Amino acid sequence: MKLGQQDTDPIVQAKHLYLDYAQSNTGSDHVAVVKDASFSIQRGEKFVIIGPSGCGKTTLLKAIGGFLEPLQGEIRLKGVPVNKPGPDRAFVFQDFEQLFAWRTVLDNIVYALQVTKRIPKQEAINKARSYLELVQVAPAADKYPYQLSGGMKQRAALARALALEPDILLMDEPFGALDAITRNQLQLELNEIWKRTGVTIVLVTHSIQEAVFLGTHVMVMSSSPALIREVVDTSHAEEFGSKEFDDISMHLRSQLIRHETRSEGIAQLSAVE
Ligand SMILES: Nc1ncnc2c1ncn2[C@@H]1O[C@H](COP(=O)(O)OP(=O)(O)OP(=O)(O)O)[C@@H](O)[C@H]1O
Repeated sequence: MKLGQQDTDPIVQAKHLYLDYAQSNTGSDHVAVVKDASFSIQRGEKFVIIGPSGCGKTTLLKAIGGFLEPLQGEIRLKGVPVNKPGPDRAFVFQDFEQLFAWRTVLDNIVYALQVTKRIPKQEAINKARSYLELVQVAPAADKYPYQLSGGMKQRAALARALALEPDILLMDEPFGALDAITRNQLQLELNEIWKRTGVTIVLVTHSIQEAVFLGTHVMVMSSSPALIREVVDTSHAEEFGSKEFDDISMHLRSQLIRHETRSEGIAQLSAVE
């Protein structure tokens, strides 16, 4: 923690953030993606980002991860400007092929620990095994990724990310490619893991239900170039089917529809359940 930084200070703070990509194949040099975004994330939150397809959710996650330099504004992590990736942030993606195919599940985690944390091999093995237990994939420790189901691959990727004991877990539609039953199971388990570890989670999803179920806060973005519409406190709406859950889900849906019908049209909403 930076000198002077308090536990109560936001772990992530974005101020007047503009994100873009250089475009070599169009008339203009840059394509604006995120515009004037200011928000903060407290330690231990599950901060969920929703918005229409292509609005810039992944881009924002990449910027928090330090993979994309802001055009203007800044992101601070524990009070320090983010300008490169670091072991304090770990990613889990939607893609099932995140693990090294030529290493076993255990070796994937041990390797990540040795490279990023430089800890002795036996210590890395012990740590890897404890996180495989936590995400309930320990029996697959000696298997190769091609021998696993999609759900097991996501569990293994989650175990690898958690084993790094990051300050923030950045999750980009981590359950988006799973069948409904496995997805629900992993949502429940992620909540349990979060309660046990207290890790701060920043998660992108297309699903309003998933956002309300998992999030303590949900940030709604508009279409590209994305503006932040609202950050909603969803911490009291964990239970599927409760009045709070339904009210917040309806509110989020109406926020997305209201703004998208005004600008880009309803077509993009097909991406938001
Ligand atoms: N490397 C890149 N170079 C140029 N443009 C990019 C690049 N990556 C993304 N974009 C553009 O930036 C915009 C935002 O993309 P991004 O992937 O952040 O959106 P998203 O909200 O995560 O989308 P989805 O919900 O469909 O996953 C899109 O218009 C996309 O085409």
